[in-house]
Amino acid sequence: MAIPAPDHRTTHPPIVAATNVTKVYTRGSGPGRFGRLLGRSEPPTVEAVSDVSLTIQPGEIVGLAGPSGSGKSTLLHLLAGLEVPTEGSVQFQQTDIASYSTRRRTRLRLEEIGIVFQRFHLVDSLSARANVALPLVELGVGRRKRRERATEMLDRVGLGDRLGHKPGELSGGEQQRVAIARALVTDPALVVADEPTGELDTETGEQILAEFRRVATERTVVLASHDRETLAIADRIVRLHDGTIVEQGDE
Ligand SMILES: Nc1ncnc2c1ncn2[C@@H]1O[C@H](COP(=O)(O)OP(=O)(O)OP(=O)(O)O)[C@@H](O)[C@H]1O
Repeated sequence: MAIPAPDHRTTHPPIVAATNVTKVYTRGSGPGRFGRLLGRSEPPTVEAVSDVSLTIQPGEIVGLAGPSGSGKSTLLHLLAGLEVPTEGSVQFQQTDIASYSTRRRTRLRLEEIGIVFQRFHLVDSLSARANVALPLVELGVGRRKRRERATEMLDRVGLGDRLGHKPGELSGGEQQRVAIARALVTDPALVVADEPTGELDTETGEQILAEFRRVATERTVVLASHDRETLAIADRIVRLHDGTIVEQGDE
């Protein structure tokens, strides 16, 4: 009789889990003059994510899909501890992120979670190497070790010959690779990426996806995207609409 392969989704505790998570944003601090004229007393609110529950196991690549405004970035930010939920909870390695102080949450994010933002978020005045080393500065790692580690990471993404270039002297794909190197420099357990190929041409996008596949052999990856090719690298697609999960399954 064939022995079934172990299912990593059920045999390990989740790396990150959202339980009945809702995130409400308030636009502006009050109704304003026109709002008052219209008889509004409360500032307008947007429920960006509504009652979402999602469990992510170590080693998975999960794709967040859905139209613009469906809540992908917000959910990604909640899973990465960049935002706290209005209702519900997010547990990272089985601890509720909201129970942490802001300082501890920042440290957790720096040590365990690598984030690749939609528009890279690189510091224009710093070299590629200094950008990659930034999380290590925040963690208090010494200068020599930082330089070594940042150089090693840039080598890994094929930018060993661009260490001293500033973001403005790099192509979009190269900037994205610097952002990936920065997200990986602390050796995080979880990497989240928002539209990692959004601004890239097809060929560069393919190189970046190959990089993510490599990244995912050692860690968990959650990526939000509109792009079918990008989502194709995921083991599982979670589809959002108006802040709720409308479909979850294997791709
Ligand atoms: N900081 C914020 N303040 C107020 N509203 C916000 C904020 N961030 C997001 N929203 C609103 O929440 C909803 C979900 O936005 P979100 O960015 O999560 O969607 P998305 O699926 O990532 O969209 P896109 O694919 O266009 O990036 C939208 O209606 C958006 O306008």
